[in-house]
Amino acid sequence: MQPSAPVIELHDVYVMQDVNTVLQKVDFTLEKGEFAYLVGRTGSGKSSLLKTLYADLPLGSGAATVVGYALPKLDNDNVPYLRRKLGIIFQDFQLLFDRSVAENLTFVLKATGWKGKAKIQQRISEVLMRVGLAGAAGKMPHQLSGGEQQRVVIARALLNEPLLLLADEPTGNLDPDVADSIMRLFVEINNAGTAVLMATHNYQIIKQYPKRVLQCKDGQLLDSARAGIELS
Ligand SMILES: Nc1ncnc2c1ncn2[C@@H]1O[C@H](COP(=O)(O)OP(=O)(O)OP(=O)(O)O)[C@@H](O)[C@H]1O
Repeated sequence: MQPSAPVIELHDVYVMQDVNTVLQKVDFTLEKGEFAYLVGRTGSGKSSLLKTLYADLPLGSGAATVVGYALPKLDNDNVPYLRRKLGIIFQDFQLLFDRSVAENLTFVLKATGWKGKAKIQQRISEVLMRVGLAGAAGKMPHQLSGGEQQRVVIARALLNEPLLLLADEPTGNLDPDVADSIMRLFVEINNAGTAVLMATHNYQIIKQYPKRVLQCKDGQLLDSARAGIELS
C-alpha cells in the first residue's frame, strides 16, 4: 500500500444482501487517519456496508480498495490479510466468555500468526494498557462491566496495529458516561493515526465530537464532506 493512499476507496459500489441491493452507487474515500461516522435509520444499510468493507459480504459491483486490498466479488484468499490490517468492533465479534481476557487476546494473536509466549504477553500488556485496563488480563469477561468488556473488544481490535478501525454501534448498550469514555478512547486512538469508521445512532456523541458524517438513506450514501446532512 502507498504510504499516502486512502484506507478506503469505493467507486460505484453496490452493497448487496443476497440478491437485494441495500446501497447503490456508493462513492467515498476515507483518508489515512480520518474519522467518519456512519449514520442512518435501522435497516438503512450501515452494517451491510461495514460487512462489505471487511469482506464478510461480497461486493455487488463496482471497485473497492480497503487498506490496500481490492475487495473481492467472490471469496478470495486475500481476506485473512485484509482482516489483519483492520480492527473490527462488531456485535458479531463478541468476547469468548469461557476464556480470560488474556486468553481472548492470545486466541486472536495466534490466529494471526504470532508466535512466542513472551512476545504475545508483551503485546497483550501493551494493548490492555492502551485501553486503560492494565490489570484485567487474568479476569473473565463476566467479571468486567459492560464498558470494560467493550474496552477489551477495542484492545483486541488493536492487536495487529490496524490502519483502520470499523466499529458498529460501539457505544450501543452503554450508559451515557461510559459511552462518552469509550468515545474518548476512539478519539485518542484516532489521534494516534488510526482511521475510524463508526456506525452509530448516538447523536449526542456526534454533537459532542463533531466529525465527517456518512448517512445511509434511501439506498444511497450521503456524505457531509460533499453536501450538508441534516441530522434529525
Ligand atoms: N443476513 C441478512 N440477510 C438478508 N438481508 C439482510 C441481512 N441482514 C440485513 N439484511 C437487510 O439488509 C438491509 C440493511 O440492513 P443493515 O443491517 O445493513 O442495516 P443497519 O442500518 O445496520 O440497521 P441497524 O441500525 O438496525 O443495525 C435491511 O433491509 C435488512 O433487512
